Amino acid sequence: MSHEFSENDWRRLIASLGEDPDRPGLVETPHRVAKAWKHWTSGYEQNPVELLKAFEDGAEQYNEFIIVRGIPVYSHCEHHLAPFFGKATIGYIPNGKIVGLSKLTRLVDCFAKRLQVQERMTMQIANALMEVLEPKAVGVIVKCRHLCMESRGIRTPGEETVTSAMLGELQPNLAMRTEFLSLAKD
Ligand SMILES: Nc1nc2c(ncn2[C@@H]2O[C@H](COP(=O)(O)OP(=O)(O)OP(=O)(O)O)[C@@H](O)[C@H]2O)c(=O)[nH]1
Ligand SMILES: [Zn+2]
Repeated sequence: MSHEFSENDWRRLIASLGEDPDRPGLVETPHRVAKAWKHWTSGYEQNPVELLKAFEDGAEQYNEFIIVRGIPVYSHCEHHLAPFFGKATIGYIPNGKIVGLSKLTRLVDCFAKRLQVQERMTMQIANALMEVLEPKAVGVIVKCRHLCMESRGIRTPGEETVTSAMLGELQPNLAMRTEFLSLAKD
């Protein structure tokens, strides 16, 4: 199924705003916007399980947190199609299987490039890691600014929404949670 908006759909949208879609500045806009939305929703075409490509850890068996901080998040909220953006931190304690570090960033992007709510995106990232790596623990923290809240509606510029998912041993183990939160701190 194609979920690509055609150029004509965007042309109609521009006209419905009272604009002239044929004026020079707007003539190429439907084409550009169709291309941009294809990019912003490209996550639907990615399979998180395939992109993670786990491999066996060597004989040394790393047994502590692997944490990547500052992973960029660019998504759109499913309520208003408005951007929300910020950073994610991912940490996991492996159980024999690890992934290339760049794959964590790719995983975030795969779920961010869909219509989302921040809570679901956070859980999807954590669940995918649990499923593929079967690690001892997974922690995900996402901090985002939502333009639907900042530029309209409640209008709260600069407000940050923080969500987290703690799976595996992170759930019952308070000491492990404290360690993760301290390593995750910017
Ligand atoms: N839980 C959650 N809510 C979100 C997210 N992004 C946007 N929202 C909220 O989605 C809600 C939609 O509320 P509605 O009352 O249906 O729509 P609305 O009249 O445009 O709401 P206002 O934004 O309050 O003007 C708003 O409260 C938004 O702040 C998100 O990622 N997670
Ligand atoms: Zn919104």
